[in-house]
Amino acid sequence: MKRGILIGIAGASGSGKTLVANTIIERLGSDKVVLIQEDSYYKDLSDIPLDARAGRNFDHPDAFDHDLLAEHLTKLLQGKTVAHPIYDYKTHSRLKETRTVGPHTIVILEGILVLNEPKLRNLMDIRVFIDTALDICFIRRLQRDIEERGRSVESVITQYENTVRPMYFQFIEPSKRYADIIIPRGGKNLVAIDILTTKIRSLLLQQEKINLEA
Ligand SMILES: Nc1ncnc2c1ncn2[C@@H]1O[C@H](COP(=O)(O)OP(=O)(O)O)[C@@H](O)[C@H]1O
Ligand SMILES: O=c1ccn([C@@H]2O[C@H](COP(=O)(O)O)[C@@H](O)[C@H]2O)c(=O)[nH]1
Repeated sequence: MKRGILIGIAGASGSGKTLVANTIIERLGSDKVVLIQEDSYYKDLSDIPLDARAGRNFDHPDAFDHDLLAEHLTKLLQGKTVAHPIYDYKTHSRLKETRTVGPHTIVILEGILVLNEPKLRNLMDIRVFIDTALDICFIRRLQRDIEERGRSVESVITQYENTVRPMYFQFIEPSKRYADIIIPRGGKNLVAIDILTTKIRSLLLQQEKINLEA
């Protein structure tokens, strides 16, 4: 039986998905809410030489282990515990250790391709797309990847031209059609974040009541 609610948040890299998700979680202020990131479910590339890994296409659906992600989401929504993988962007591989994630009433899933993938989309109760201009996304990504993901300016630009931008137009942007809510400008659209938080809070109370009565 389904005991949880799944909110999916998609959008370009750097559009503000993580910021929107974390702002909602902060405002809800409840330990019944957990964030799951599609990025944690990148396939492990440790069997490939390190210098060859960086040139891979990380923006194609095949780069992700969506089967494992769908399995973990299904378990979490049924009130079960999962061993959530931990991904390292610097080595493009999974760490040996995992994070134990227990049941939560609200699961927020964020990632570039979560609306593109039917087996994820079909599990969602609310589908959100963050619609931020691509040039703004690129500037944010450039800053973040240099500061947090150990990249150079040249590597960010090359990756953007070769895979990030083309895959955005092939897979991410078309998935906007599946969204229930489209949030323009991203992370600091506080009106949209407030509306979504209010809706999620009401779903949380409703689902908690159902779970108590079950
Ligand atoms: N509206 C915004 N204004 C300013 N900075 C933002 C805004 N939205 C996101 N950011 C910043 O841009 C970077 C990328 O945002 P993030 O939420 O990580 O994007 P995503 O998860 O979609 O890749 C982060 O450093 C974040 O703090
Ligand atoms: O090893 C990796 C894995 C992923 N990426 C890039 O990350 C973004 C998705 O993460 P966001 O937090 O949504 O930005 C994706 O566009 C990949 O290109 C990577 O560079 N290396």
